[in-house]
Amino acid sequence: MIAPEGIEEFPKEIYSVNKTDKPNALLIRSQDMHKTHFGTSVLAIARAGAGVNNIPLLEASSNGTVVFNTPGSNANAVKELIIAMLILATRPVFSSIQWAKKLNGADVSLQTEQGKNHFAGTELNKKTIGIIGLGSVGSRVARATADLGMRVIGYDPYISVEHAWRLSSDIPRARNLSELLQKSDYVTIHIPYTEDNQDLIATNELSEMKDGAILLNYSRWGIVNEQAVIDALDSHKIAQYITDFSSERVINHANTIVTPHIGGTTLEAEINGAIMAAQTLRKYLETGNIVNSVNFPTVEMAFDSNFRITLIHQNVPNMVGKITTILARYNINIDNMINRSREKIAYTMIDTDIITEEVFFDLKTELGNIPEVIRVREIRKN
Ligand SMILES: NC(=O)c1ccc[n+]([C@@H]2O[C@H](COP(=O)([O-])OP(=O)(O)OC[C@H]3O[C@@H](n4cnc5c(N)ncnc54)[C@H](O)[C@@H]3O)[C@@H](O)[C@H]2O)c1
Ligand SMILES: O=C(O)[C@H](O)COP(=O)(O)O
Repeated sequence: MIAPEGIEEFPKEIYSVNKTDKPNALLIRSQDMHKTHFGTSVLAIARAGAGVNNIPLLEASSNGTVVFNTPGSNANAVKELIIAMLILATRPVFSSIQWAKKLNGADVSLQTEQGKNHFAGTELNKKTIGIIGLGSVGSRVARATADLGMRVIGYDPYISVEHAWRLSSDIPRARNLSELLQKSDYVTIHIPYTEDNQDLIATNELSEMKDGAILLNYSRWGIVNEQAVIDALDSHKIAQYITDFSSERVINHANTIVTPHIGGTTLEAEINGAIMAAQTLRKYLETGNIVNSVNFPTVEMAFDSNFRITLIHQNVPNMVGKITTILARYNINIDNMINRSREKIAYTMIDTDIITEEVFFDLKTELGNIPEVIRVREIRKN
């Protein structure tokens, strides 16, 4: 469900929500879009949340559909749940409560005092936690676990400058995944699911972990190989697998704790994500500016003219030349222009004075006929 606060970001006088089968934009969470055909009417998809493995990004790019997510919007929620799961892994909270609930009689207090020795736990203080992925979630988990007195070691070969700045300089980085696995009593994974990250933790990696270590996966299902983790639990190589992603075998294993994908499910995170996704969508629909996209470059230009033309096209040489030649033929004076690319896709925005409907119709057809152009859009100011 999308938090209503996000939907309220779309004023009723300008937008109609859920009223057409040809929408201009989709606002989703982790619904699987791989089997849903989204037509060419869909200019953008905003995912309220972090993971975008539920969206076919290549298809979206070739369709000229910009996909956004809401980085960091639910990272605090995941961090807090990780702390809870670490404590559940070390202290017999569930079993002691269940035991205590069954007691009765006037001497309940005495019975609890006599029975408590069966429920001794261990402490997190001075244990080593290895954090794979030091982005929005991982960097917060690093700070919080260090505050609990844990020794923290991180591994993220692709860390962004922004996230690197947020990390305390006392947190050592592992040179490679093996080093992290070998040193850690707890390993927690905070990376996106991609083709490259599929089965990142499989038989070899599990064999490198300390005997009796605990593995947490609050990222995505396929990052940890299911058979390998079941084998590692059966042979007691690792002591527990704690995850947000269930399967029949994992859920029924004695040494797992499975939560039902609730890492980002807090009131606050749902509101943050919905508002951020809605604002990002509105920005794109109303100005063409792109921020927080996972398949397009960041492109921002102040909208000071009356009319903006946006073009999504292939990232090949001479596109700006081809576009401006056509504009010159229509005697259009360019006030401002920007062109940015990301992998195979490029985006150009051109600002000019007002263009009449008839002129723009012909111009759009000509621009659209450039073979490498995927989508042309006009945005009138206000
Ligand atoms: N359980 C939940 O409800 C929940 C909630 C939020 C996020 N998530 C999952 O957690 C993932 C991370 O979320 P985030 O907000 O921190 O994303 P993020 O993009 O801020 O951070 C991901 C980090 O992983 C790093 N990374 C990528 N591949 C790596 C690899 N092979 N080894 C080490 N580091 C690698 C990246 O460089 C980046 O710093 C999301 O993609 C999503 O799948 C789950
Ligand atoms: O990637 C995410 O942000 C989380 O997995 C949350 O997914 P959800 O929006 O379906 O709760």
